[in-house]
Amino acid sequence: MSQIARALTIAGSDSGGGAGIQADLKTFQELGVFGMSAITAVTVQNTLGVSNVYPLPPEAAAEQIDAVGSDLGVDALKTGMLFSAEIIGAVAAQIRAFGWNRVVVDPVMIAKGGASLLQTEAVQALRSQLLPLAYIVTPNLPEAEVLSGLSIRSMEDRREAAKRICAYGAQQVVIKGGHDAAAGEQVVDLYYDGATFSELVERRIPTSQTHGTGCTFSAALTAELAKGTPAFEAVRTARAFIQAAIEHELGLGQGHGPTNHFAYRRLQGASR
Ligand SMILES: Nc1ncnc2c1ncn2[C@@H]1O[C@H](COP(=O)(O)OP(=O)(O)O)[C@@H](O)[C@H]1O
Ligand SMILES: Cc1ncc(COP(=O)(O)O)c(N)n1
Repeated sequence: MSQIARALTIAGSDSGGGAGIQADLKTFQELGVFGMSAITAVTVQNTLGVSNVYPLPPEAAAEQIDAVGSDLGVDALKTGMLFSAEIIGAVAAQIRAFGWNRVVVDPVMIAKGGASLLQTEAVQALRSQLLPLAYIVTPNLPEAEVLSGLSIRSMEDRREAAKRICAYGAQQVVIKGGHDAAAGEQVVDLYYDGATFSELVERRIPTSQTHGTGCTFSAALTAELAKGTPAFEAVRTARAFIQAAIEHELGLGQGHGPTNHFAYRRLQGASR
């Protein structure tokens, strides 16, 4: 029997189930991958926002990663909310110790409602300790500005930001375009593999039900990498997964509702 692909998420818990660890595990499951988790922080959260954050001690993250890495094994992993420089240091040390290289870094900084999920003083640790370990890093536009130190107004700026982020050691980058209000009816994600740029253009879905889009996208990417899918093909599958999840919104909650993690697989099934 061939072994099932295994993916690990190192991230924060979202009690509302739309982002964080919960979104990641749902996405892994939908893509047929065995999901595991190391929780860095517990957020008290629903579609209206984050009302509290309880970070766990850095050793808790390190021990969870060690427990799964030394027993079950990990084919690919993603990082999401890491909260502090100390947690980033502990996570980076484990990734290095295990020698994992299919590493997706989603540099989560601020929740859609404005709550901070990464302390300001931790940005430098993210840049210097985690980017060099990243196979693919997936910032949204504000995160790309913080990581690159550039103000991004045009696609040319975005390309320059991608180059700078790779100069910090990330092998590939996807700068996501969800926050680009000027893009009109389209949403454009920019992929850079260290040499060549590709633009992934999709229809912008007019909705406020986008809680957890970034988490879901990076989890789908991680699931595909765990299966051994080549990087750009994995990015395209992740893009299709999140497009379906946004398009078939569930209408839950009173604020920024979660995306529909079931949609992609149901559509795949229907087209067979
Ligand atoms: N309204 C939308 N319609 C279609 N795709 C979207 C929309 N908003 C975000 N996306 C896609 O969802 C993914 C996450 O994007 P983004 O919202 O920029 O990141 P984050 O959730 O990290 O802030 C990207 O692939 C982006 O293109
Ligand atoms: C625990 C946790 N992690 C990440 C996010 C970011 O969510 P988004 O994917 O919408 O940027 C979140 N709101 N909560």
